Amino acid sequence: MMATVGDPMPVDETFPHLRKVHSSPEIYLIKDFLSEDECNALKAEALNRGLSQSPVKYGGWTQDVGEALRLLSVGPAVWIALLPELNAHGKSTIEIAVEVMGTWVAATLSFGVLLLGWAKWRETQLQALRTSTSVRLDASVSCAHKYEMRARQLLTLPSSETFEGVDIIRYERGQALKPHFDANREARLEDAERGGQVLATAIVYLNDVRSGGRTRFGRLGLDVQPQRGECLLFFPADKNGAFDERTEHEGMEADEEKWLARIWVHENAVSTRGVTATPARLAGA
Ligand SMILES: O=C(O)CCC(=O)C(=O)O
Ligand SMILES: [Fe+2]
Repeated sequence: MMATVGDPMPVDETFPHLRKVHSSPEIYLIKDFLSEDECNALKAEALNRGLSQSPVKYGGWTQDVGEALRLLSVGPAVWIALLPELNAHGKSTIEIAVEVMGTWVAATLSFGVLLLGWAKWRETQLQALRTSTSVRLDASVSCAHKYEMRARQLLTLPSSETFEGVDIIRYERGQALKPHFDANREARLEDAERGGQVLATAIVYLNDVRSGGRTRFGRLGLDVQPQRGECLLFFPADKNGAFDERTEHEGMEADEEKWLARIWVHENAVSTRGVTATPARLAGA
């Protein structure tokens, strides 16, 4: 059952060119959020640093571990229940206990190995769903700093400590990002080092794209055609971190080159801010 999703984090309703394009969940477009020069500077900086395959990570593994542990914990309970029966077959309780523990430890280890293999396999599968290249810019880069400052004003935030760095993403013809969620149901546990849940996503398109490459919110029937300098703002979770599955979205296959600059805003300060590129969590994609 879907948890109740409340209000998103606040937005400055008076921000110039702010336009609400969807209510419940709220989605905004802000024209001319960055100037042509600012867009070009971000692109140039990304090219200068070099882009590499956009990373992905399998989100939701803690649910798998939880389920595995639940199953494994049933093992000894069953054996204990069978003790009187086994005793009747002439084995001492000690002998049975040693046998049971041996089997259980072996089963646990094999399960652990299987689980790791499963998570790795999921990641390989997910990589095929995201074929763009990207690079993270930290706020010491002046064009990234300007973008962060404007995002702070838009979201009425006193500092940028809850922002991951600015990710510049480039799609070449034929590249895409399949339907996914930017939030993670298990964010508190799995994403603790990156500030927990993603409460807001800001995307600024760095070039005009005439055909293909739209950002699509499939469950909402909303498509956004990239326009240089325009910002798309949406809320993958509510202000308390409750996952909002209505915000599932995708980057449609590009017919021509598409560039964007993305900021993920978290519920807490990001300790790895600007240091490492955080892979997208693509569970449930
Ligand atoms: O490419 C797009 O239009 C969307 C990008 C996106 O959803 C992401 O980077 O998480
Ligand atoms: Fe996304």
